[in-house]
Amino acid sequence: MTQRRPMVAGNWKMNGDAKLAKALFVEFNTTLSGHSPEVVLCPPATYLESVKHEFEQSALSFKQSVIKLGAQSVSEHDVGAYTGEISASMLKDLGCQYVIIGHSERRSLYGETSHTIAEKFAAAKKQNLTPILCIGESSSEREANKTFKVIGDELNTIIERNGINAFDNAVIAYEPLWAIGSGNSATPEQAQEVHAFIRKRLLEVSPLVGENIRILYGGSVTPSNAADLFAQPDVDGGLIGGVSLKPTDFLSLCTIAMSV
Ligand SMILES: O=C[C@H](O)COP(=O)(O)O
Repeated sequence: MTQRRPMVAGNWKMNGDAKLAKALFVEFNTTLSGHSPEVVLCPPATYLESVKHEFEQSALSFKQSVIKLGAQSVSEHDVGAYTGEISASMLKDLGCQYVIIGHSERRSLYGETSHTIAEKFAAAKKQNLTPILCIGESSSEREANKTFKVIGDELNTIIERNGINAFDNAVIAYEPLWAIGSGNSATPEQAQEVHAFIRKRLLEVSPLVGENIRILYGGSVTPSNAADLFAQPDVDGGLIGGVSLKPTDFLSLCTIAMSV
């Protein structure tokens, strides 16, 4: 069986500042060892440079292979009159290697549709940015037993637009909407059930992609519940919101990801 390297990605959302970037790297320098998950930091676009600066100043000799920079969103367009938008090539210029796509807050608050998300996925791939594709069901969809239908449809939209090979090296984050920022995480069993479904769906189309793709869990992950979630066979780490703003706790999650 493939050994997938665990990943812990921190999505600051519209929080944090340059001081947080500094505090995180103080913690990384003292805590992270060569035995580490892949860590992706996704600050607001205005702090990408600050994080990059701290990263470059860091004493971590293995930092190049461990800590990566990610953005929270990207334009589906390459260039042009799109006020307020940031293109994939601009993110590349800033040193990003990852970009979160399809976060439920982008879908619900900013009207991003499945079609837009598939186009953003394409734009990221075109610039060799690795998409972290967020998918997940609402509480009403779960109650109506539509979880697998919603997840399946979200995957299909990407596959139809981009082909299965676009998932090569991509990352998927399963984030049930009801668990995000609620303090009410999915149980390890609920997470595993959906992660296994996602992997099976991809395995059916491409065994290689299905076996290798990392599927993160996101939604109220804390140092108290992470071990049980990350220990599930199809959970390859986490996409972390609130706790990514707390350096000590975030680093605990990185340690837990390697110890399960
Ligand atoms: O992108 C991160 C997720 O939305 C999870 O956020 P949370 O850890 O604050 O629940």
